[in-house]
Amino acid sequence: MSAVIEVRNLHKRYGDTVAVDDVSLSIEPGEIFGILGPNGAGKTTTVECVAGIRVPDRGEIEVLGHDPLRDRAEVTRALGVQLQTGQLPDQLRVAEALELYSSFYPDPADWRELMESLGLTPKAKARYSKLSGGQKQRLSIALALVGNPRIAILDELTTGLDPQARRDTWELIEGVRARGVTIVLVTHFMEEAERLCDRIALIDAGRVVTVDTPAGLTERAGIDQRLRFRPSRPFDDALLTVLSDVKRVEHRGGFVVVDGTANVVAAVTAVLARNDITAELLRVEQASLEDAYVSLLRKQ
Ligand SMILES: Nc1ncnc2c1ncn2[C@@H]1O[C@H](COP(=O)(O)OP(=O)(O)OP(=O)(O)O)[C@@H](O)[C@H]1O
Repeated sequence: MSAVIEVRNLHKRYGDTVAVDDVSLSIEPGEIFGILGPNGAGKTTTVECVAGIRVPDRGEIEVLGHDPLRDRAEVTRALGVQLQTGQLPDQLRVAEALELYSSFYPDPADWRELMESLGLTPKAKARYSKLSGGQKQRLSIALALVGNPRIAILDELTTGLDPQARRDTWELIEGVRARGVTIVLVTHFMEEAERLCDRIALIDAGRVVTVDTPAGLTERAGIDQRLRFRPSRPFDDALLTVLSDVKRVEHRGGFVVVDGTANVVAAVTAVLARNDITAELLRVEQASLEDAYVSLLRKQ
């Protein structure tokens, strides 16, 4: 099936700042597509261009075959957007906001149900200005979904939410995906990306570093295994860094952390044994998406 969002060679600058410096993305129907990258990488600018909120300097964008600027009505109908800067009038109450937004769409979701699933029912009558940061965040998620969109763009979905609310929101998003909605998720939380995303675009300095599945990114980073232990005596890192199976050696609070290939455990323990060093509290870990993220950006 063809892509629901197609971005080709997108460029956007603000004055002297190049925010997006040639981004191309192809997002498939029904997937949760993550956008990860450091602060200022151009993630929000990219999704704002997709939503038709920003005007690109160059490049092409198609949302379900429509141009977000030229075909505003079609794109607005298909797209639910939760953006970082989403602000509502202070006096507006939670239920009023949801009812109002739902009236903008031909086939809206049940806003009361949405309010309930985001834990906002006790705050139905509260004014926007009186909500906590996390409650405002939940309302912005509800508003992004109230139009029953075919595509939802969620920028920093769970920033500011407590751990329970974060998990509840993930479940809600999985339910939305199960209905066939395509989701674009800008996030800084690796656990969130790992759990929710089918594919992830890693963006740095306005460019796409790579696009892959979470497992694929970990593989690309080439960190197959991580080994952590407390050495029985100090030793020179060179003992390990010369090994072809070792990619990196770090010291963390009395522990040595070694990243390497699938064979790293055998290689390291053999060298330590030859040098009469005992690896105390030895633990072998799989590399996480966070490790892959750091490693891939470092390679850049
Ligand atoms: N309205 C604006 N005016 C001027 N510069 C801007 C504006 N919006 C963003 N920028 C700059 O463009 C660059 C990209 O910003 P953007 O918000 O797209 O990054 P981001 O990847 O979403 O960052 P973060 O993770 O911090 O939210 C940054 O250097 C930012 O300072």
